[in-house]
Amino acid sequence: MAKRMLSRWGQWYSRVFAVECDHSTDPLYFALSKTPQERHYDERQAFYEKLFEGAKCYSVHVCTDDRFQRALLYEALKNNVIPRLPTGCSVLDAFSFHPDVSNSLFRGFFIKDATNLPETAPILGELVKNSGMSVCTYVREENSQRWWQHLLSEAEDGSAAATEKYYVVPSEIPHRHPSTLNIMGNDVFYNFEDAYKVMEQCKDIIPVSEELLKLVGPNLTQKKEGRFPVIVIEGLDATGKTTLTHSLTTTLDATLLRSPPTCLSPWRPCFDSEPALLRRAFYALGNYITASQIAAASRHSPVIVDRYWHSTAAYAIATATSGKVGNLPSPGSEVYRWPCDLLRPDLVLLLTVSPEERLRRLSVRGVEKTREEAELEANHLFRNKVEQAYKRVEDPACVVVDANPPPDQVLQQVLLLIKDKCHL
Ligand SMILES: Nc1ncnc2c1ncn2[C@@H]1O[C@H](COP(=O)(O)OP(=O)(O)OP(=O)(O)O)[C@@H](O)[C@H]1O
Ligand SMILES: Nc1ccn([C@H]2C[C@H](O)[C@@H](COP(=O)(O)O)O2)c(=O)n1
Repeated sequence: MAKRMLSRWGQWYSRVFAVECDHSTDPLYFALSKTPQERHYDERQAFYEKLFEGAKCYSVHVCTDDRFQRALLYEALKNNVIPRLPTGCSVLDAFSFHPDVSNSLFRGFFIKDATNLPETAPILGELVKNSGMSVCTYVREENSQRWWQHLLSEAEDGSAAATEKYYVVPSEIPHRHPSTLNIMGNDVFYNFEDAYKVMEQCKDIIPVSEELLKLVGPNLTQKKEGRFPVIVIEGLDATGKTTLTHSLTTTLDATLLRSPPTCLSPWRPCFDSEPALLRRAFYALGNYITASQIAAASRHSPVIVDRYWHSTAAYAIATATSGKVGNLPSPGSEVYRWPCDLLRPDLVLLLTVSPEERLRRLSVRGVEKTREEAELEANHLFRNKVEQAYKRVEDPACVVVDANPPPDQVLQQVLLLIKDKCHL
């Protein structure tokens, strides 16, 4: 059995685990050891108390190297299994990973059952039948202050049994927050082909992906052809993008485009309710369609674009990163790079407004919101993360514009910037 585990998930015991207790502090990190550790006794006891005391504890992680299966299994775990747990259970986000190693993250949950209800173990025990999930229980060693992680497997009679056990030992905070380890290729795609591959895998579960694939074709990449400048307007919702892009289009006698392009509008609600991998692939492909429209339009007039790559990257990176703004990948990280085959604009302007002004504008407007926009309104932390991520995207980086003043003043400010940077 031990052999099977090793081939399934790499060396399980060399992984580090993190449990996110609340979103303003660092997670609790622990490693596994085959031998008891006698050092740092006091530190260990304090750690065990925080993590295990007063509850029967379990963890479940989605452990498969196939990103598509991983996305579907995680969504199924979150939406179909976790809600069935008894109400006495508290469920925390959990990660299993190799410290600072890209693409080593398995996401999951840490479950604390304060009342040790009989329903919890069978609901979680069922999951051992799924080869893409790992289920663990946490048990205090008899007559000692140490704790074990028991890794469960399916026994011959179909029940869940502990086949491997390791001592739990506190571990150091890694350099990179574990939630950011899989961003490249799972939340953000850096070339057309990668996003296209995900859409191809979706065909069986989302029939409209087939139509989308026909629309984009297998090699939709485009270089800028025209001599006219391409100016992208970015920003959180209600920062004034629509207002500004319309007035700029009129003033500069430009062509107005948007990402995702209007031809994708009918499919957007469908992808907005899918797991992040599929949703992000949809928006990534949308940028390539917009790029081909930009390439054609920039031969005849200046082009103004309402959202483009910066939005796709910033929302994806901010959503993937859990906890504090400080958990975002550091400035200069490869996650902020521009895709190698996506048409680059001449200028990207990021509209920023104060939280109070943005909320005032949202309440005046009162239109339907996507899931993420609703989250933005409720969640200042998330909004800050999106804005920080916008500012870190490189080559081209965005120029920040104070969009608090009235529309005509914002327009004048932006026209000066365009004159300066694009010689228009
Ligand atoms: N500079 C401004 N001063 C005051 N109100 C503004 C300004 N710009 C836009 N508004 C108003 O704020 C609201 C949101 O503006 P707008 O629709 O242009 O934002 P947006 O960034 O395109 O939003 P979304 O991305 O959600 O579509 C509208 O009611 C608009 O009239
Ligand atoms: N190029 C784009 C445009 C939009 N998105 C995502 C990010 C948000 O979830 C949402 C906001 O768009 P809006 O409703 O303001 O049109 O769409 C993206 O990922 N990439």
